Amino acid sequence: MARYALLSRRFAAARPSWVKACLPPPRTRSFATAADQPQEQPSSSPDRRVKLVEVGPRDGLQNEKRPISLATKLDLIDRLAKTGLTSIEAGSFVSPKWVPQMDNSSEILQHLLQTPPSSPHPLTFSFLAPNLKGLTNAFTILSQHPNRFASEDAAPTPDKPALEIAVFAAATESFSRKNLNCDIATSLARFREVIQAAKDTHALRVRAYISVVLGCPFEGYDVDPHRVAQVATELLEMGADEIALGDTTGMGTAPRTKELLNCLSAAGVRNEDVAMHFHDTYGQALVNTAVALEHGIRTFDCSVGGLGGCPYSPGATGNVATEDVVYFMETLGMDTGVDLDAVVDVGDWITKEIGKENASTVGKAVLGARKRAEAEAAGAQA
Ligand SMILES: CC(C)(COP(=O)([O-])OP(=O)([O-])OC[C@H]1O[C@@H](n2cnc3c(N)ncnc32)[C@H](O)[C@@H]1OP(=O)([O-])[O-])[C@@H](O)C(=O)NCCC(=O)NCCSC(=O)C[C@@](C)(O)CC(=O)[O-]
Repeated sequence: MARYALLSRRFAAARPSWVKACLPPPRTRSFATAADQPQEQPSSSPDRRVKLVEVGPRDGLQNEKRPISLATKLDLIDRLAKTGLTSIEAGSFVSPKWVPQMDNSSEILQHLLQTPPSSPHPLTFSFLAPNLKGLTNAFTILSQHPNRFASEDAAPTPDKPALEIAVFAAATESFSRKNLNCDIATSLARFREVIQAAKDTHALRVRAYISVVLGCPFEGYDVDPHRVAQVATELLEMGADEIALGDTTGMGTAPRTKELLNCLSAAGVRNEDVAMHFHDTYGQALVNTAVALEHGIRTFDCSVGGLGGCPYSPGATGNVATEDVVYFMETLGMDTGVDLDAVVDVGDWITKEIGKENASTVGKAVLGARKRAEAEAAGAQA
């Protein structure tokens, strides 16, 4: 927390020269260079390592109108945990009147603590909590299983997952009111309480989303990157461990992604504390991912089968598909640790299970190639 103490005050003082301050950050080694010279860098090289946060079970499903059974949600998490994904957003402690699909998040958390999915890797599960009421609901389950999860200062193990709480702010007042029924200042005051309680009571890591950073369904394209940086620095000062920048509407473009990230760097926000959360509504998610990667960001959210869409962002479609991000990263020589074939299978299964079109281009291509190979093999045998 001390790392970001008073950053927002210094940042506010520097505001008049803000535009001039948006200089590109010092370049670290680019992903393109790393891909060109694979023999020089082992696959575990920190520069090539990318963390994917799978948000399918929460962001992917929250907007589905038909009820999805608890069994299907748990099955989805279980299958995802076997693909090499290590960080999974599993539910949301919000008001069931607002988001009914997330109503069984307590049962999900309970199940994950009692029977963690078998995985070769230690897992982290994340749950949204917009206020103390949501956090208290999560704590009720945690206090029943005090030794079943790893806190912030202990490494998770395969049978003791780490837990993370996520708060979610907005970069525009209109979106904040639609999503949280309050203005940004009020939401930040609530998040301060949530972050403090999450850390003080159970030493939990906290992720903080900022929605509509590259376009708002109510205020349009021109979201002020300076405002995003201000909200980000406030959340970091409160003790948030990571800022997830949400392109909720998918309106982000490559130049504006670059501008936004330059603004955050100039405000003193470190790349290692930033995650990108792209939606693919306008087909720009992978382009924007490349821009963020080039900037030095190494954490990206994605959703299997391209599931998703925010209930309070009319017209926004799914998150960028996990399959597409894994494939894209592999073509760049980056290391996600995720088995593409396995995640394609999960995307195929969950989209059929809930009766949605598979929105992953890569998923569909891999499934098509498999079918053709099977038909050729059958033809050769006949
Ligand atoms: C924040 C509130 C609760 C305020 O909602 P409110 O109506 O202003 O709150 P309230 O304090 O007046 O309470 C109203 C009722 O809700 C209950 N309540 C109050 N809080 C909770 C809670 N935590 N859990 C369960 N129940 C709760 C409370 O007890 C009361 O119940 P009643 O007395 O009427 O029976 C509401 O606006 C809400 O739940 N909003 C959630 C919206 C949401 O989940 N949006 C989607 C997630 S964000 C997202 O998807 C974007 C992201 C993160 O993916 C990134 C991106 O793409 O941008």
